Amino acid sequence: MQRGQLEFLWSLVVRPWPVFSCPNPSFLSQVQGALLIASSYHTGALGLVLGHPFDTVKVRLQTQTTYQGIIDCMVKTYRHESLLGFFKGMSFPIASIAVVNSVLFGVYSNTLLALTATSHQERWAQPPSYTHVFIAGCTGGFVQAYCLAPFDLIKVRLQNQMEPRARPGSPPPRYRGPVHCAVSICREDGPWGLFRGAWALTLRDTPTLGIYFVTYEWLCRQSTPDRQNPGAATVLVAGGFAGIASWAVATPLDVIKSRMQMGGLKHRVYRGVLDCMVSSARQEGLGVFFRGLTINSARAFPVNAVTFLTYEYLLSSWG
Ligand SMILES: CN(C)C(=N)NCCC[C@H](N)C(=O)O
Repeated sequence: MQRGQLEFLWSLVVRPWPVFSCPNPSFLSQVQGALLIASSYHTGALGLVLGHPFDTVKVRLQTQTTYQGIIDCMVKTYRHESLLGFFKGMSFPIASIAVVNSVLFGVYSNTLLALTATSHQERWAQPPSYTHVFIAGCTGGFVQAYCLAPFDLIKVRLQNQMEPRARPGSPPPRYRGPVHCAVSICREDGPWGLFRGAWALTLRDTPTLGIYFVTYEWLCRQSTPDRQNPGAATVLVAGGFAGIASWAVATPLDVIKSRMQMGGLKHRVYRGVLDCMVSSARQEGLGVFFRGLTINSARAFPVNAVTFLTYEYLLSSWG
């Protein structure tokens, strides 16, 4: 790999957000940035670890019809698989969170920069229009969906494995781990199999990420005196509510996405997104589209409060 390519990859992961706005940072700010990303990565990863058990319950409720509700799913999972059952499929999301967030916030920031020609420092003094924020958010969501798709597919497949771990005599699970899961999907369906459900994921994330950034901007502007930077408390609250608003809108397509991911390419359960929507609603009623809404919303506040605080902190540190 050539030096230029290495530098580009480094810039994506280590200083992802203002990639184009700060072409020649000093050595000190590089180190500072690496430390900031490391700490934001750890807060993001910590949020993921704490939120993963709720995510597992949500995925199971969305894809299986055997549970009567959140508590029933939690009790059955604990009885059958112990606490470990809640943490199935966690390693790939942890490994990919830095890249996925970098792509989302990087594409968002740079699209906004291209649309408004306003630098990050001037963003609060010369606020962009909500239309520009929405377009930039949708673009970030669209690009992010394709980076997230394979990791999310593997997570969902592993979360739905009900076998208790390492119990002698019990049948082995279909997938032995994330890498085995990826290899098996490639073998069964070809490399495109890794993008099963990607279209539903794109439909989920494109408009909802627009809503996510618009809600955040609107709440920050409402609670900050004209043209001033929002304080940390404002950023935390606005980020948390932006997460709740976007997940509330995203939940119906989140259900469809999870269901599509559980069907293989060769042995299709659904013919497409529309078919999945229609047959799910016919068999289980309209309530099916709201499965996981409570868990999605509860999880969204802390995760996205921290995400936006880190984002704003990074932008102001890079200058
Ligand atoms: C509604 N959607 C898809 C989002 N708001 N996505 C962006 C935030 C993702 C964050 N890591 C989380 O898990 O909430």
